[in-house]
Amino acid sequence: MPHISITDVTKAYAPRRRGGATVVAVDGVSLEVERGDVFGVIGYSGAGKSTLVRLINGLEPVTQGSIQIDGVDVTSLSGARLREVRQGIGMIFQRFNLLRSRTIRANVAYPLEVVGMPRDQRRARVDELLRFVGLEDKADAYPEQLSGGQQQRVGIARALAAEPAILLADEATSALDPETTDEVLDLLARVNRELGVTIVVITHEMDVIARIATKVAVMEQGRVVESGATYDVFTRPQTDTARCFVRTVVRALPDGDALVALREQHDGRLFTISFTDEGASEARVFGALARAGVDFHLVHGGVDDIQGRVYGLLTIAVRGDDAAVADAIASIGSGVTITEVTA
Ligand SMILES: Nc1ncnc2c1ncn2[C@@H]1O[C@H](COP(=O)(O)OP(=O)(O)OP(=O)(O)O)[C@@H](O)[C@H]1O
Repeated sequence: MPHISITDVTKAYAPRRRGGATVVAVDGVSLEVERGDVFGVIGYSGAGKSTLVRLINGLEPVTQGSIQIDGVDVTSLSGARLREVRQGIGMIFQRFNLLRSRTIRANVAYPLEVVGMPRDQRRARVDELLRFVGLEDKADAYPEQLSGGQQQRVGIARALAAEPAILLADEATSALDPETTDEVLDLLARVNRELGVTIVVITHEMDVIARIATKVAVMEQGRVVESGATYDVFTRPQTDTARCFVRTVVRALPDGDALVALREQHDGRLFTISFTDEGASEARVFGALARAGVDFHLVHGGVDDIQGRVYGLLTIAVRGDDAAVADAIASIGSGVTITEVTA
């Protein structure tokens, strides 16, 4: 059974003023998140990501469709039953949302106070959480004395206080610089690996997906336009939106000015070679070209690491007889896609 099952969910907001248009923030979305997944949802601003999060944790009712958590339809729950389900879902935010007037310890303790955990037990649990996120020495500090990355680690400790099985991270690293982003993503990966927490990561940054998410859904105008294993979406994006996001991380395809410059610098034909770890490597491509007596050199691109797996996108300039080039390409075999750059 999926951990989170979203079936044909729509969320429409009534017009803000009379005569205004209804906003369909989430439009017929279906997704399945398995237990232990780190599931990424990516989209531009306004795509409906935050709304989807609010629907998953029951902060807002759906207009249509159903959301099941562990097989329980949460869209039909209210009162104590809904609160119980929500306790099993932790949440972290872009702006951390810590209470400024409380110490770090008191921030992490807050959700435990709310559920009435006795003081001694609370203290032990908070110590354990602060150790887990590596901030035991900051227990008595106040949020403003901490860096952004440290504050988000406090946010994670607080979100884990009630031992949730699910953690929702809404743009959790968007306010952080690249180095602290890494620190927070590493911590989230540990939360998933060591505590077995299912994580849903909402982001507009594809490198966050590449680093942490095992699966990804691409949202656009309230709809999921593409979803699958992160590696597959990176190596074989099917929609323009996914391709645009992929390009922000895999900057290996020359376009625009870069392509004009390449054409000026190299006579001969340009080919793009893409290869995954499921097939041949660049060495086989280069070997085949050399054996066919084709003169070639690498002019653009590189090899990326997506979820610890190799993905290469290389552009080569080739000079030689068309038949020899065709023969060389034909001899390379599967696992490599070679496309002539014609633009
Ligand atoms: N409470 C609301 N009332 C009316 N419209 C809303 C409400 N909440 C969201 N919307 C609209 O729904 C659409 C999706 O918004 P949402 O915040 O879910 O997108 P998002 O992908 O999370 O983008 P961002 O990262 O900018 O928040 C937007 O057009 C937004 O204006």
